[in-house]
Amino acid sequence: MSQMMHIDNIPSTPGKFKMEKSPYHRQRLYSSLAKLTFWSFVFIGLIFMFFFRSSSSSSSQVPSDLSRRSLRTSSYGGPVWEKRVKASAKIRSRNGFSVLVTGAAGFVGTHVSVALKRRGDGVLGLDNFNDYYDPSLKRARQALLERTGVYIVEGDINDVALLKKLFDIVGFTHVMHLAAQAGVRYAMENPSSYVHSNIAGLVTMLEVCKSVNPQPAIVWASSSSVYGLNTKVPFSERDRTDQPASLYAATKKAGEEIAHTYNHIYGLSLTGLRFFTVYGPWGRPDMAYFFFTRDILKGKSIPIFEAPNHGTVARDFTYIDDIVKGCLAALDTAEKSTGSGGKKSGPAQLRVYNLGNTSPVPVSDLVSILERLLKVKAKRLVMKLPRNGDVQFTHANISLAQRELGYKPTTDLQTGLKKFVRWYLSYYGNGKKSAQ
Ligand SMILES: O=C(O)[C@H]1O[C@H](OP(=O)(O)OP(=O)(O)OC[C@H]2O[C@@H](n3ccc(=O)[nH]c3=O)[C@H](O)[C@@H]2O)[C@H](O)[C@@H](O)[C@@H]1O
Repeated sequence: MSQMMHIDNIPSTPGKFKMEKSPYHRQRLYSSLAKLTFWSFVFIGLIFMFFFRSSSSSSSQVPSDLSRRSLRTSSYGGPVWEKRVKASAKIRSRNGFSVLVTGAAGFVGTHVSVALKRRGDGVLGLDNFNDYYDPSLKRARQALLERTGVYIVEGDINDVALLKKLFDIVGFTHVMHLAAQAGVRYAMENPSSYVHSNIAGLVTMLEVCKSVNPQPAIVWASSSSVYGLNTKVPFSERDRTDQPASLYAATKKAGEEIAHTYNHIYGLSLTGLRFFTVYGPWGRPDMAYFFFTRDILKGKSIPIFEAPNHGTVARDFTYIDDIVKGCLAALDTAEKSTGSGGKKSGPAQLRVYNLGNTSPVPVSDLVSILERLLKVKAKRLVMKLPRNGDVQFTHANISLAQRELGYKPTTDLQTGLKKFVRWYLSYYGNGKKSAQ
């Protein structure tokens, strides 16, 4: 072999290599051919296995590297299941919508689903019930939705076959896409979960939406975090959003660019909503107001971040009911998508709105309000804002949403937290059962 590889034996023109025909060489040739055939089979076999595995996993399974955030594979189908899907998505009011709400067992998803259902729209939920935070809270929200007549299909937004099946059964007029990997700080612990849900999942959803007929209009959750290191306040939709401070923010910003592409090529009507630190009853236990409440009640110390030189860290906390009104207004004003069969027939609507409260509150004030409402003094542990994605402040300019959606937040932090605390105490009991 080494002889054959000698520089003199390399043909000048490929394919014109003349072999010697001695018996010795013939024998070597046969054994080489046998080896080549054997290894070719092994190689082809490996390729086949790879494709088989990746094609079966792309439709219904999820990557195994999503540590700490276990996902179930979905099981669906059958006439009983289809009947439930249809019943849930059935429109009950004149000119009502049929809306697929992804992330329906999530905080915003639950509230939006209830509001849509109550006004007579058909609503079908989709959620993968991952364990990023206590799944029993998601199950409790699911039970609440069931009582309202909303069925949640258990599955992942990356499951193309499931999404197609849902669109086969129901001609959704709208998709409220809220399924995402949320949380700013967790992005350093589990970056791939953000790529999986906020990038791959969004693309999968848009791929399916662009190919169904008629295409739905899509409203989806972006984030105030896209403003990143922007220092111009209040944040306006026209401000730069190219300096994200966390991978989470980067995936949401990427989502906005992806939305532009699908709008441009396929005529999908797309509206991104930049939510500003949404809080309220049935909220997310990974958010500060929620775990501060839990830890104040437990007598545990709470870390309060401050910026360099004792600078204030503040958020434009926005109450859930105001956000729900913004979401419904976005759906109501969404124009139809213009494409069919994967081609657009004209320009389609592409929008981005800030949904904030317009009044940033320092985190230390948030804690003072909680202390008053809980009647417990917090053990404050003031510490430097860690460099793990948090920005120092957020502040929304909402004039665009006000003008075009009629969006007008009406709940201040004090009032909203009062409602949250009332819910928290009734849900977890006063310290007896507590959030994880
Ligand atoms: O508005 C948004 O776009 C984002 O709002 C929240 O992100 P964040 O504002 O960071 O909300 P929290 O994690 O609840 O933090 C609220 C405030 O408390 C501060 N904080 C947080 C944690 C902590 O231990 N101590 C502390 O002082 C944070 O720096 C921040 O100023 C959500 O978690 C994101 O999913 C959402 O996209």
